[in-house]
Amino acid sequence: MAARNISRFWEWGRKIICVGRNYADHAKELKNAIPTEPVLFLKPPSAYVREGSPILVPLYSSNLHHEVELGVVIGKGGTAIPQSAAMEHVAGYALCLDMTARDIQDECKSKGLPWTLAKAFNTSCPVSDFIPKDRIPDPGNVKLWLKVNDQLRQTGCTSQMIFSVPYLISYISEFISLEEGDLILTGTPKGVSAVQEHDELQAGIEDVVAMNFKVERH
Ligand SMILES: CC(=O)CC(=O)C(=O)O
Ligand SMILES: [Mg+2]
Repeated sequence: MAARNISRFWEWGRKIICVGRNYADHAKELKNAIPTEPVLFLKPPSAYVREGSPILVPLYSSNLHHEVELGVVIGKGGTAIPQSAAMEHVAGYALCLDMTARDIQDECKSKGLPWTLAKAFNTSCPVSDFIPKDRIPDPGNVKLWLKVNDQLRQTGCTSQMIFSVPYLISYISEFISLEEGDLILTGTPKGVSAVQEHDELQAGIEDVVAMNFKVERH
């Protein structure tokens, strides 16, 4: 059997672990409390979508939001990884969108229900090409941006994150063992907003990667 290539991690069927409210400015814009511990949720591998295929608005949502995020690709699995060793488990990075059906999320929040249908639907995780680890020497200083139809909506730097990449790897792996090919979405900065059918999303990491996606309805 041919060896699997980590640079196509989205084909491996591994888990996507998402961190929410990791930027104080975004927590504030949605009137959420600033967390004292990471807020975690999951997306299935069927959430992945790559450039060339559209982001699909779920039939049940009329308020689909973009969230641009740094993704961390795990290269070596582990459980209860100490912070001091966390970066040894990173193979590289990807630029990611955590597409969110905000109306459904609000409804789930008000009923105390899980966010699954708001966060984990097909095409809810657009990803860029794999970014090898050496292209991002410091994951704590990565500048992210996102435009909708050429209008800048989100900018942020991972230096604003409440919980750093090594802290998140250590924290998550205490409860959920990490495996090679897993992806961690590290949360979004402020500026999230609604997208409509036919919109064009452009997003990037300054000097490293850029990607484009079209929004369509089912
Ligand atoms: C409120 C959220 O949707 C949390 C989230 O995903 C984030 O990135 O923050
Ligand atoms: Mg998010």
